[in-house]
Amino acid sequence: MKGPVSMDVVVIGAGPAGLLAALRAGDLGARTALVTRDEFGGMAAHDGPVPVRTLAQAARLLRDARQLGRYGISVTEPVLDYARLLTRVREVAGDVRDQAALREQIAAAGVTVHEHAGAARFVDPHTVETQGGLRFRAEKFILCSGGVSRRLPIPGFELTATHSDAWSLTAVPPTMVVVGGGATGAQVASIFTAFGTRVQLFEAGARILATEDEDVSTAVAESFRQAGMVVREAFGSIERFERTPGGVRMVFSRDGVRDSAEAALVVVAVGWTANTSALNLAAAGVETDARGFVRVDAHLRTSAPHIFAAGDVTGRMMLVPQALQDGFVAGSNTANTPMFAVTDAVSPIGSFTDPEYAQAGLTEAKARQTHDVVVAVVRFDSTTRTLIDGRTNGFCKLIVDRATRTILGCHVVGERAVDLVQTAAIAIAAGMRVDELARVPLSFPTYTGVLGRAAAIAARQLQVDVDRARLAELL
Ligand SMILES: Cc1cc2nc3c(=O)[nH]c(=O)nc-3n(C[C@H](O)[C@H](O)[C@H](O)COP(=O)(O)OP(=O)(O)OC[C@H]3O[C@@H](n4cnc5c(N)ncnc54)[C@H](O)[C@@H]3O)c2cc1C
Ligand SMILES: NC(=O)c1ccc[n+]([C@@H]2O[C@H](COP(=O)([O-])OP(=O)(O)OC[C@H]3O[C@@H](n4cnc5c(N)ncnc54)[C@H](O)[C@@H]3O)[C@@H](O)[C@H]2O)c1
Repeated sequence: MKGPVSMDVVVIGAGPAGLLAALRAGDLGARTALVTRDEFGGMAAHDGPVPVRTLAQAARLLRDARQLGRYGISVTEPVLDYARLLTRVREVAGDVRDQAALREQIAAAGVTVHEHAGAARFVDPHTVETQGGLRFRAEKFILCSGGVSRRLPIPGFELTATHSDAWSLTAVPPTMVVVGGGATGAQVASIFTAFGTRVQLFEAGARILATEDEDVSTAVAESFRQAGMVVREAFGSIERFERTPGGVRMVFSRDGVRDSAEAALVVVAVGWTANTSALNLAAAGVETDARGFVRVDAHLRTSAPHIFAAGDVTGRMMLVPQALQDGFVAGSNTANTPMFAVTDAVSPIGSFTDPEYAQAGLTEAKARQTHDVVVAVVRFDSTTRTLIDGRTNGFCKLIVDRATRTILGCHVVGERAVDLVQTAAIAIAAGMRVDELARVPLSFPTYTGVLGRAAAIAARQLQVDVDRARLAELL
């Protein structure tokens, strides 16, 4: 091990949070080192959204190819070559990495980047060393080590897989049990159903996608079932996993009744927990909360005043835009300037399942707890663009405060849901009234136009005279 390199700021982890944190600290003039176990980009680039969404794109292409006959185009039945798809996944991850403008900016800010450094761990509150033999002494640190898939203390758990194992499969498994109906589980289940796997999705709670609007959970579960997936909500609790000749059996029980499900592969996606096991946080005096995430205040300062944390490791909203924002805030706050606080800005969330789903703002149930609301719903089987594209499964729901006419929430299931919701998020962030949104002449025929139509319906319910509202409703 070499003697310690002296820095002002050391950032641990080069995912979105770490990249922004290092960039910001470097921009503010701190001698900054960015140290990461693996590659630049972190889980987001190599194991999360980028590769998973590439698989989702393949699933979408398969679906689109199967629809060609409806439009008079003859082709033979599409056949998936999974190995070639994985080559494409690696190609995309490489392209994203090569195009990453942040790498140049970080270099220009004078940050030294140590990739493949091995896991970093604290030796004392101001010193870290990495498995690769690097040693740093610094005034300040920013922890950006992300998260890991939560494990279940259940016999036979070692027989199960996580979404990451998709990258080492050589072929699409014939059958799959997915445990956990959150964002990750739903995405894995949806993608492999499209690839031809017979999938059973097991959710312990009353409904899949529990943080979405209830109508969204219902619609997505129904579409999954129509696609041939078995969706079991409130299925009970798992007793054990055991090996079978063809794969793995999951034994579970509900109300004292034992049952089991078998598959070639069992994928567990029951949540995300902080990746701190290698860091030796005790040596630095950094505390974690009851869920194991690094405890931070509004300035992203940990219990050790010279150490900050950003991104998934803090267990707040675990998404790329939030990780980037956290990184900016933590990087800024390492400088001795007035401290930035993290804010709860409106955060559009969505996923590339089939059908897609997305949300911005409050769910209907949450909005009703504190507001008198008007709700407008436009079904995708009643709008022009969705009819043209043959994408009639889904809806757009807009929730509006009756007194102020401001938009409280937007929930969408169906084609381009994730993109559609971005416009709603902008309207919510801008504090727009629903009649103002209804007056914007959105292009025709478009998916975002469906939002305009929902706004028009809500405006009419509020008895606001909006000419354009009437026009939009005609389409
Ligand atoms: C399957 C899946 C799909 C997702 N899809 C989306 C999506 O569509 N949109 C979205 O916004 N978000 C999505 N997310 C969430 C998103 O990926 C995370 O919120 C984001 O990556 C968090 O960024 P981060 O910088 O905090 O951590 P990460 O991206 O996890 O990066 C952490 C880095 O720290 C390194 N590290 C860990 N420990 C150490 C150590 N001891 N020493 C040195 N380095 C260390 C790791 O190797 C890694 O490089 C998805 C997540 C998953 C699992
Ligand atoms: N936007 C996206 O496309 C996307 C995709 C994947 C992940 N993510 C992010 O990553 C984070 C983690 O996602 P996730 O899906 O891993 O976790 P999650 O916490 O969102 O969902 C876990 C699900 O597993 C269920 N569960 C818990 N214990 C169970 C058990 N013993 N048996 C069966 N079900 C059980 C929970 O009720 C929940 O529905 C999310 O908060 C999200 O922000 C985002």
